[in-house]
Amino acid sequence: MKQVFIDGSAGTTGLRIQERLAGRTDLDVRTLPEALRKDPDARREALNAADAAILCLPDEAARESVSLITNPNTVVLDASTAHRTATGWAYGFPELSPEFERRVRTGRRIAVPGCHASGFIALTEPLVAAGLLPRSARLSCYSLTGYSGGGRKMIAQYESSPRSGLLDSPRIYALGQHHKHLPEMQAYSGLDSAPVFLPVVGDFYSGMLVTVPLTAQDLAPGRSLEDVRSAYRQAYQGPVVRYVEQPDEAGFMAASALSGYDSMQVSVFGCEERFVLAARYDNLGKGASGAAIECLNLVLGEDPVRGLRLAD
Ligand SMILES: NC(=O)C1=CN([C@@H]2O[C@H](COP(=O)(O)OP(=O)(O)OC[C@H]3O[C@@H](n4cnc5c(N)ncnc54)[C@H](OP(=O)(O)O)[C@@H]3O)[C@@H](O)[C@H]2O)C=CC1
Ligand SMILES: CC(=O)N[C@@H](CCC(=O)OP(=O)(O)O)C(=O)O
Repeated sequence: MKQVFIDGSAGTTGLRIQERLAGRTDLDVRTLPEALRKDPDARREALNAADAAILCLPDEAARESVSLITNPNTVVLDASTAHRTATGWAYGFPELSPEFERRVRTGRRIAVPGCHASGFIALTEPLVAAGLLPRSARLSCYSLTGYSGGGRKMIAQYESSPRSGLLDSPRIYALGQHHKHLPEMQAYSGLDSAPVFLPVVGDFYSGMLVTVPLTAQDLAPGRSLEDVRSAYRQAYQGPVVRYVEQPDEAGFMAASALSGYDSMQVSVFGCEERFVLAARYDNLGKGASGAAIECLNLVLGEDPVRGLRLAD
């Protein structure tokens, strides 16, 4: 039986991973008790005893965990941003190409992609790879997220009572254009530059809707909206990431529609001249914990969707 240690098991991502792994008879899932969960010696021991360690920690603590590992057989799956563009780390988005999947399956260090970046990369990488979108394209990205995306602190802020009335309305952030996801957005989309990125946090627990607006002029010469649709149709056939023709709710799209699921829907709206690429999922599903479990399954040679909760 494979031993899996969740470092940061008391946090938002860690708890969701524990929930998904509960009942897995092929795994011995280990966590540390409250009194020891931040103790470096206890973490060192647990990390080195594990066949796979899932890090659900802030970036600095994730770096520390990696530095504590001396066992060459411990596979690390890091849900933080710390190693997403680091040399020697696989980027855990297997749907992007067979090569991405191979690197996860055979990797010892896997950076699990998260949140906003996953949607932007899912939308742009296949278009750049197919030559539909020039590498030089200058894009914008708008991304709606539930407040659990900000972890325990933001959850406490939104769920406290009394709370500021300003939390009732959606809030844009990362206004300085230095969001921590920009390096991976550029690196894995294949674009020469990062997008103008506008994340928006709203008063709902979880869910994510990442959109990239495009005009016909943004595409490579001779390419059309139908080419975009057929690239997605080919790239995303499920079971986790699926191209969906009309996922909207009578002209509206709710960012929370896939809350609680590990799937991602990719779609395109608009007309030949102006259109919008859209990726909808759960920031805690394909945006974090679901992605980590998919990678863990691949590393262990299991069915990649084992234990995931997928939408129809
Ligand atoms: N929430 C989301 O939607 C997503 C999160 N992620 C990433 O996953 C990681 C975890 O995020 P999330 O679960 O939301 O964050 P949380 O703040 O909810 O959880 C982090 C956990 O790590 C613990 N922790 C902090 N420092 C240490 C340490 N030195 N040793 C051991 N444990 C420590 C925290 O304990 P305490 O609270 O007591 O400090 C907390 O329990 C982050 O890097 C985040 O960016 C990625 C994608 C999406
Ligand atoms: C609402 C909110 O604050 N969201 C966080 C999401 C961060 C996160 O979890 O990102 P990683 O995938 O890189 O770890 C943010 O935008 O910074």
